[in-house]
Amino acid sequence: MSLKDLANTIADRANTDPSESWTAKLLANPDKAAEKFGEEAVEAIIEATKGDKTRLTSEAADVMYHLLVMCAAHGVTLNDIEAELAKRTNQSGLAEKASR
Ligand SMILES: N=c1c2ncn([C@@H]3O[C@H](COP(=O)(O)OP(=O)(O)OP(=O)(O)O)[C@@H](O)[C@H]3O)c2ncn1[C@@H]1O[C@H](COP(=O)(O)O)[C@@H](O)[C@H]1O
Repeated sequence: MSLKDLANTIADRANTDPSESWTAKLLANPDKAAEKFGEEAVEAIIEATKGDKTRLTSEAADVMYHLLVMCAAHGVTLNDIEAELAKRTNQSGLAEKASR
């Protein structure tokens, strides 16, 4: 599934009963969405340090899903994130850090 399709599914769940959807449950509780994102990020870090590619892939998917849900809970869309990334296209990370 593409991130675009996932983001669209997440947006659709805003109109779903929280008892029928994990996404709807998190969208109704932005602090819980943030907490879950943090948990999944830590789980991904642990798998990265262990060097297990399969487990890291699974945790990375959890992280991306929960990041999009957390952002959606605050009205930030995948389009917003892509626009921010686009602004950075012509600037290297090292050059940006040096300019601060
Ligand atoms: N990609 C996901 C996705 N990734 C993870 N999760 C759920 O996130 C929850 C994570 O909670 P837990 O902490 O209990 O899970 P965990 O981290 O594996 O728990 P531990 O094993 O670490 O204790 C689980 O219920 C997972 O099923 C997801 N739930 C939904 N989606 C996508 O969202 C769509 C809509 O889902 P619903 O909103 O549930 O209809 C789905 O079709 C998927 O495309």
